[in-house]
Amino acid sequence: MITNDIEIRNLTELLKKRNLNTHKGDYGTIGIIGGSNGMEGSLLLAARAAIKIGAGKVLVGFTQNTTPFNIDFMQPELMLRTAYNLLKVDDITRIHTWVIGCGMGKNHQSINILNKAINKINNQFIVLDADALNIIAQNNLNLQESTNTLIITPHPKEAARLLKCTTLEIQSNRIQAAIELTKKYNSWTILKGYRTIVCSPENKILVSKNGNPGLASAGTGDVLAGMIGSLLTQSISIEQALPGAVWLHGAAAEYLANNNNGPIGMTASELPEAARKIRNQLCYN
Ligand SMILES: NC(=O)C1=CN([C@@H]2O[C@H](COP(=O)(O)OP(=O)(O)OC[C@H]3O[C@@H](n4cnc5c(N)ncnc54)[C@H](O)[C@@H]3O)[C@@H](O)[C@H]2O)[C@@H](O)CC1
Ligand SMILES: Nc1ncnc2c1ncn2[C@@H]1O[C@H](COP(=O)(O)OP(=O)(O)O)[C@@H](O)[C@H]1O
Repeated sequence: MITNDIEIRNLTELLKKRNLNTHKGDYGTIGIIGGSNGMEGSLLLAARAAIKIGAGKVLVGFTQNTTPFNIDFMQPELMLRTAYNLLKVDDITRIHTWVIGCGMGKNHQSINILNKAINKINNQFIVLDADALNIIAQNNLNLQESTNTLIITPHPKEAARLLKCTTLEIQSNRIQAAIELTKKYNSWTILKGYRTIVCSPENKILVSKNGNPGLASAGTGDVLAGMIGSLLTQSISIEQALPGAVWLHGAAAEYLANNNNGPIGMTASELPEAARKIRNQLCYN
């Protein structure tokens, strides 16, 4: 099996300057679903990352009956709805890319929302993360028939749930695990953890060489999910958007550590601004 490292010099689509005559519609609309009761933060982390990495518009859908708050005062650009609202016709047709699962919960309502999303969204990108993956594993949901381009982003324990094996078995052959997940779910796979793997449907394998243990803290995966969706919705090709998000995420962690904000005590909330700095430096310096 040939594997290659993720290297920024190969990700030229991320490094382009913006046209001067442009508008927010050129940078896509993303819908992010999750944030059940008590895990609202998870959804906000993904959504804030998506806007800071350059998405045109970000709609946020809580898996709750009503929105727990109507505005994110730290990021008032975000448009907060319930997941049910986002999946109604008015919103669903204007969203190009979806991220589903961050803090979504696994109760009856969350399962119902995931089923609705999978069945109603057509011919779009859907990033499935965290509890969306746990629901899929628990309920043996079959994604083979989906008209969407699916991207699954398990950490090793979620991968083990999906493949019905142990975390140790996943970790003992990560590349094989990524290939099996890709086949089982007819998806792209990002198998997270030290040396994250990106596996394409043709089993082309890319391995991350950056990042640091500062990323081993709550919510950093939510930030990655938001970044992946954000690059996809900006019309960066999937071949570049997935390794691009993984690279930027790792580079942001390195930037924070180099500036004495980690690795110890680094927080997920700090990553999007660091990633934004890095992308702009690469594009404009
Ligand atoms: N602020 C929030 O509201 C947060 C909510 N979160 C949500 O909480 C829910 C539960 O997710 P969790 O991931 O915490 O719980 P899980 O039980 O799915 O996974 C956590 C466990 O997975 C194993 N694991 C993870 N990465 C590993 C690695 N690289 N190598 C070996 N073992 C590894 C470890 O045993 C770890 O304790 C998800 O919906 C998630 O989105 C989390 O994202 C954290 C932040
Ligand atoms: N030691 C490490 N080195 C590099 N990356 C790491 C390390 N530990 C964690 N990460 C990265 O941090 C993120 C953690 O995601 P995840 O486990 O889903 O966290 P959460 O569910 O809390 O958001 C992943 O992108 C993973 O690859």
